[in-house]
Amino acid sequence: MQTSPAVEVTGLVKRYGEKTAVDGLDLTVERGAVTAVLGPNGAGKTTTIETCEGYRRPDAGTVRVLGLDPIADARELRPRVGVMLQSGGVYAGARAVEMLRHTAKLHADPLDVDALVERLGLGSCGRTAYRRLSGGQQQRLALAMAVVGRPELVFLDEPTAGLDPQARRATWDLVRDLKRDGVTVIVTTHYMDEAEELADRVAIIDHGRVIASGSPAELRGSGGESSVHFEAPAGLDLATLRKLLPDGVAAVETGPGHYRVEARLEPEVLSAINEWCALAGAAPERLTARLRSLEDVFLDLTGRDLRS
Ligand SMILES: Nc1ncnc2c1ncn2[C@@H]1O[C@H](COP(=O)(O)OP(=O)(O)OP(=O)(O)O)[C@@H](O)[C@H]1O
Repeated sequence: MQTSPAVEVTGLVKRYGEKTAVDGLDLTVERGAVTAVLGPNGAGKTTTIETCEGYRRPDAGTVRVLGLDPIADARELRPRVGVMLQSGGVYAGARAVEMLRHTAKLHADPLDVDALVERLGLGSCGRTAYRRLSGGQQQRLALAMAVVGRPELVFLDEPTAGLDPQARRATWDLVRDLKRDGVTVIVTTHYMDEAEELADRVAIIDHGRVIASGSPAELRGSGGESSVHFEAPAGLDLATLRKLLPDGVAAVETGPGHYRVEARLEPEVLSAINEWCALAGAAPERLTARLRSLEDVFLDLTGRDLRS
């Protein structure tokens, strides 16, 4: 049993009426690692995670969590899996720290509640009702509830959305400690820096399927591939720039007047950019060389259009 993956999803399909939210998704999450699930709004991340948590029944496909079925084996899984929902999933009238103490008592070997309260900055919220906590406090409490039972596997759905930088760092530290203790962590996030910081593995979901997966370094491409970014008048002719650049070097306008050339900043690249801008009577501004980031990979794979 211990050798089965933490999560194994095969051919998962989930529909809401006419809408297919998850469309034949395959995902394997190994034990003991932090896996970040990334994807644009509406890609199907939350639906996938909630199916793994046993909150949603698949329309097709199979889901195994710690080798078990999240719905049929829910009773066995509950003490072994920690869940932090986007919506909190906490009774609104309950007092914050009392609720955490109560949850801790339901587990055989819980974390020290006072230490957890201290480290997540929840000390001032002791007797405050959940609904009166700030959004960030509610989130930190939900995180504490997810981990207090020392689970083997933790699902965190956008754990740092809207948090201030201090709380964000505290959350990251906690995730690192969980990993150090051998806990498997699956985290959805819209923050690419968070994925870069925390994740051993990344799965990018779009239109209900995993479209890329690997370590952040694998996804960025080997060899520290870099790109050159600069600003110039909007709408210049990219075909001309591509002719001036060394063969096969791609160039795109990432936003009006913002250009990216997929190459290292070498003399022939710089002179091509200068010559191209000069043809338009301009000079490149704010020109910088950047290592390709996970965000570049994400945008290349999922496109730059806003999702409805
Ligand atoms: N309960 C529901 N009823 C109907 N449609 C739903 C429901 N939940 C999600 N959807 C739809 O299913 C699709 C996938 O939603 P899901 O919440 O899984 O995406 P997500 O990747 O988590 O998005 P976000 O990043 O915005 O949280 C979306 O089009 C969404 O509108």
